[in-house]
Amino acid sequence: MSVAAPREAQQQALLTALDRSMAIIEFAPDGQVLRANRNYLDIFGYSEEQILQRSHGSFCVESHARSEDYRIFWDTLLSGRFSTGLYQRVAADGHCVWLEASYNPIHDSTGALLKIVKFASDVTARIEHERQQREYIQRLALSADKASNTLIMTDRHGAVVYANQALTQLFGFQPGELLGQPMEQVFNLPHAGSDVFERIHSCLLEGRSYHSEEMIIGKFNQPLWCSLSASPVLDEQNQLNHCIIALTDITTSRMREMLQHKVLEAMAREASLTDVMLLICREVERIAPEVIASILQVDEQDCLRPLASPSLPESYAQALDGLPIGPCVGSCGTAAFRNAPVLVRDIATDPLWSEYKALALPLGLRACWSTPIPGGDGKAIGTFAFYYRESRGPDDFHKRLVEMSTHLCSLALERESARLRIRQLAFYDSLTGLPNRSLLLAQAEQAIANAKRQGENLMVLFIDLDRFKQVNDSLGHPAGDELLGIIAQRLREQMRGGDIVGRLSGDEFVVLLNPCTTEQATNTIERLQELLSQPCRVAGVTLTPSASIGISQYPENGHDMETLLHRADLAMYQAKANGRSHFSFFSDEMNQLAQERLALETALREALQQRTLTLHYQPQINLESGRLHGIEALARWHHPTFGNVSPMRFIPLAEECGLIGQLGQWALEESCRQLAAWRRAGLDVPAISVNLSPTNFHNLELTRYINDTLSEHALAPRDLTLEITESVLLDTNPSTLRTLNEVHAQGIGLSMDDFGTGYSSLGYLRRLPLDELKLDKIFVHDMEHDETALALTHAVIRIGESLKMTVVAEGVETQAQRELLEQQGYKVAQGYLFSRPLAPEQMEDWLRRTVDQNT
Ligand SMILES: Nc1nc2c(ncn2[C@@H]2O[C@H](COP(=O)(O)O[C@H]3[C@@H](O)[C@H](n4cnc5c(=O)[nH]c(N)nc54)O[C@@H]3COP(=O)(O)O)[C@@H](O)[C@H]2O)c(=O)[nH]1
Repeated sequence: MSVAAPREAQQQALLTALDRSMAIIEFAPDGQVLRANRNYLDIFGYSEEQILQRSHGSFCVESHARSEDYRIFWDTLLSGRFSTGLYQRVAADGHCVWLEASYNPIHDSTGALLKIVKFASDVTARIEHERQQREYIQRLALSADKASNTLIMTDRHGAVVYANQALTQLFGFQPGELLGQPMEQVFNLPHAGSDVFERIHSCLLEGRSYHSEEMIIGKFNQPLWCSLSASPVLDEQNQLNHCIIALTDITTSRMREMLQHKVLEAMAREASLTDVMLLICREVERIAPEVIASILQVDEQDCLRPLASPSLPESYAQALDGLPIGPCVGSCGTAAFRNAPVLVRDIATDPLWSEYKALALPLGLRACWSTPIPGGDGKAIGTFAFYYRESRGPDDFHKRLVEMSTHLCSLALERESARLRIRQLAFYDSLTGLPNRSLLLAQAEQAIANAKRQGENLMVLFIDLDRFKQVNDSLGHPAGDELLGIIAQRLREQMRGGDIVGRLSGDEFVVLLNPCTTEQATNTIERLQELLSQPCRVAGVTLTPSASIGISQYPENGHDMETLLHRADLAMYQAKANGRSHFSFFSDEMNQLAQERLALETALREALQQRTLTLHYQPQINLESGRLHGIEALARWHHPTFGNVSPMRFIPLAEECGLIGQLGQWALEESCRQLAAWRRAGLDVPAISVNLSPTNFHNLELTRYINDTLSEHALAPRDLTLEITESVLLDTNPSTLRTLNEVHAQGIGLSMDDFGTGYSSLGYLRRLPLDELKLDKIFVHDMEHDETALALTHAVIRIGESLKMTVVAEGVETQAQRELLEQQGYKVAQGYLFSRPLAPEQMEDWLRRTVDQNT
């Protein structure tokens, strides 16, 4: 069409174009159809003739055509006003047709209404589609509203068409409030970047789902961590139609992830309490930047002790340190006191803060919400506080954060106190509270390292209480414990700054004098011994304790604590050997002796295991008849390296290293076996004497063991005599007397060896079930030249006679001694005069010779 075309031609062309693209129908003012174009006829399924007979109302839904609305609608048109909109009409076959249409009244030049021309587009398909979508959404809503998951649906442009109840509740919206809103206006995703919605949209347009975890700020600015999953709903043409977004609240798990994992991990790698608490505060402030976190501990005196508040100045924590909790001590002191959370919205005016607001306000702190941290017994062991810069209280998010944080704080504080308890148990002696061996060694090693750097001397004192065992045995173990407590306290009192004191075990204490010269050590030790030997009341009895002290010196005697301790121990033995309340410095000779002793101990152990000890036998002679009274078995040890080791040496050694029980049993077994063998060989041996140590009588099984041994060798109890020494009287073990009585009751002889040398009181002779006394050889040795010795030997035989005991004179070496003894009335004697102790075969020869002589 040329620009210059006449106006009528242009109009005609426009009408033709409209005619082609739109459905057009014309109505007379009374509604009668005047004309309809092809499009209209096609939409409604009428022929031209059919449609010309119809009126406007016949295209309408019948009820509508008869309605007031319809009348008004038509009257509006008749009044010349134009109408446009979405209209529902009925086609020839009765199906519903939706038209987007405009009704245009046409007037003539006089203004009279000529006709009404309607231009329409068939939107039935679209309306139907929209209806279906609505139905779909309604169906979805029916189930989605019941779902606990939060769901929201948008149209293809991102406007909300549906949000379920869970979603509106979670984010604080009213039902329906979100409909039609663009997503980006509904939700604020502060950490996601400004283009997040574009990214979601373009993903959906490509038909893909979008997943992420986002912090979403709800209607009331409350932050929530959500797992966001947006899925596209496509139409038949695979075009984006809707989008369904599922949001899952993962705030708790995310907090756990951010906070709990990190904190537990720190605890697992043994981070200090302060570091753990700092970590909690820092993480909490990272998660909720609007808060300032602070953790205080409540100590055993119910005072506040700052643990962590990384965003507050050090001076703030210092000002709170040591503040007693109470009913009006800010938020934290009050929360700990009440054992309940305390919220102060306005620090400036709240009476709880009246005394402390001057600390907080200059720092811009306006509000403070403090929650008690519960201990295992429910009591507050600390407080966890949020400070705010504005007057406010916690939101739901903060509450969750605090719940998790206080739990973690509890865990950390409990772990710390468990750690301290374990440390106490592991490193401190529970009876005295002194460091135990482990801690003592560790502290001492540190002191040695320092002394090395400084070029200083140290002294290690090994302190052993004298006769402590007797306190335990006579007054009972609680009394012994009490005495140890007193000694520990006295040692503590005596210590200077760098000194270390600890308890090794039993009645053994160690003091490390740090630093210390030999002269200082001597003074200190003398003072210490004086202090330790002060009388004290224990279990209602006044005791005068004393201690033997061995000393070793750093660096002369060793460069590590184990060596120094060992050497101080050796020196202590030396001190003990010198008598009660002595001290002794370690020397190289001592070390030499100790080495030898250790080697000997090992060899003795082996000898007992391999049964390489032997017994020699010495006859006891009846002086009247010259016949054999009995035989004493004496242990002998020949070692390939050490040669012949005297029983005077290896018997005490066996005592010290706990081998005496084994040795005693072996001697019993072997002597019974030998006696039986001699008897089987026709040799008349009336009885055998075996030496036992007091310790052997601690064994409650001893009587049974002896009986079994005797039975095994077909011997009678009277065939055996057990020789004990007077030291048995010093043995306070309750089993000793009991076993002695049992043995005696069996008919086994008991002989008191070395009589006259030891215990001063003879009263015990009545108490002990003795059959025999053995006059010690020292008296026999001296009786020829020493009147006193002679008087004593005389006295001993009288005692024996009066108590109806056999008295055996030991160590008779000369005929003169024998005669003197006989004159005094001694009936039995033993000594080199008759025979030295002999090996079994030699003893056998001796026995045979003697029998021959006597027959
Ligand atoms: N618990 C055990 N103690 C035992 C055992 N075997 C021995 N011993 C005790 O060891 C001490 C030393 O014994 P030993 O060196 O054997 O000395 C004995 C005799 O050899 C010695 N003796 C004997 N006659 C004379 C003598 O005329 N002159 C002299 N100078 N010495 C002599 O005397 C010791 C006798 O011992 P005892 O009668 O027991 O006193 C010693 O105390 C033994 O008891 C054992 O197996 N277990």
